Amino acid sequence: MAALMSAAQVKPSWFSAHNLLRGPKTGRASAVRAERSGVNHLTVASIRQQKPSMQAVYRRSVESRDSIRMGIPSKGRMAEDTMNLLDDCQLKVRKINPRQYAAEIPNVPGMEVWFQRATDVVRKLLSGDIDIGIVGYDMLREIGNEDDELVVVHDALGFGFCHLAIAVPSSWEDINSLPELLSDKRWSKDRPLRVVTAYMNLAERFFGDLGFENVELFTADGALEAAPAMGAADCILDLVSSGTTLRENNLKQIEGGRVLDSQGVLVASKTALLERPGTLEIVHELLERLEAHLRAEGLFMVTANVRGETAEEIATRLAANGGRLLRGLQGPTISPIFTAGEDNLPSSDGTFFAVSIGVPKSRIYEAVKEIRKQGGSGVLVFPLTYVFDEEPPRWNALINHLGLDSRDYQHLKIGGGIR
Ligand SMILES: Nc1ncnc2c1ncn2[C@@H]1O[C@H](COP(=O)(O)OP(=O)(O)OP(=O)(O)O)[C@@H](O)[C@H]1O
Ligand SMILES: O=P(O)(O)OC[C@H]1O[C@H](OP(=O)(O)OP(=O)(O)O)[C@H](O)[C@@H]1O
Ligand SMILES: [Mg+2]
Repeated sequence: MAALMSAAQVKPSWFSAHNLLRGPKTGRASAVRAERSGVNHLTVASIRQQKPSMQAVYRRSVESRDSIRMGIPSKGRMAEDTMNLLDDCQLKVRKINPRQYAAEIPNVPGMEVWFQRATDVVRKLLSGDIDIGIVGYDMLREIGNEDDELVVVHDALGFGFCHLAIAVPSSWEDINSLPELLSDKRWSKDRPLRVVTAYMNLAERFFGDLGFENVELFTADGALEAAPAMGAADCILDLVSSGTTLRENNLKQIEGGRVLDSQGVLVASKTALLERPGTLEIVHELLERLEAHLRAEGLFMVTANVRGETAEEIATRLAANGGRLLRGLQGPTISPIFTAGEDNLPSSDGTFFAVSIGVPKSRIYEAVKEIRKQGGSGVLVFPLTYVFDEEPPRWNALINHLGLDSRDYQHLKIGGGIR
């Protein structure tokens, strides 16, 4: 306790301390217990160290409202990308008033959209105030803290890429890996490694899993990168994307110090999925649109006229020379080209065929060159809006996770619900 008190006292007010040596679980539990019993003798540090996920979350009964609610980030870097993604899926959010927190998606009747801070999206999923949410995976893991009420429906929405990593001063030339950091002789019970982070739950798990005890965690709300230079911490655990902020603050990442990879995810409340009529159906539609859009986003549609003897002969030739690249989704679509004959009626002389293939955007020029080599001409390249395939694998995974079978979903209609 003495270590905790002194650490908290010497730090600026935006720090709070959490020493793993004390046994974090005991500390937190006693703080929560004390709060419930109305005992008010806790130190500032121990009150601050309570994490939202540990605070009593009042879960509302699912019967208390009819509408389905989705929470999306109201501000910060996830907000615009979320709106753009929904837009791209023809799920434009209509805000009646820019200052209002509630909105709707006209294409999804029966669902309200609520603008929330990223942390609150997770908290409100846990409390039952919203049913579906879009948030960074980092936030989901930190605030959700592995609560099985939170079900990840789509784990790769393709924006908000970043990772949570340990960063140490660049001047520490001998420390370039996690083992080197942890085995440094400087750290002891009396002088633990001081790590500042906004991700206390994830930090606790990370160091706990490593069995590393000579560590003291501090939390702060922003500008963590300044803490080592100020002497307030030895290293930081924070989000990294381009790495610019670290570089500009003379910090570096170390091998093995990458704690979590993150991007935007679609999450739903398990209770809502199973009990709130219509939720599963809406999630299915969102998932289908997202999957179809995200698949299409990586592809161009290519059509070309290719000379050949038969459709089969062209297919064999393309497969032999273009391999996977010219195979398309399931295989190329090849059809005869009909031109106007002498009698002005369409006829095929069997020499030209139209080939249509979905090609990864990154390899488009390679594909065009190969098609040309195979006698292709008139190569047209189109953007793709959606690729709807069979039931998305993520849907099947969700149904399995919920312990349902596909028939349960077939019978689900808004207003029906799963019983
Ligand atoms: N540098 C970054 N690059 C890419 N994605 C990031 C980056 N920083 C954060 N994110 C992602 O965006 C989410 C929201 O972060 P953002 O900084 O926009 O808001 P916030 O930190 O929650 O709010 P604020 O900092 O304004 O209080 C994070 O949870 C993470 O998933
Ligand atoms: O690797 P980079 O591309 O430089 O990005 C990393 C920075 O981005 C985030 O901060 P943010 O800009 O969200 O500011 P905040 O600390 O106020 O949230 C994060 O906390 C880092 O400081
Ligand atoms: Mg931020």
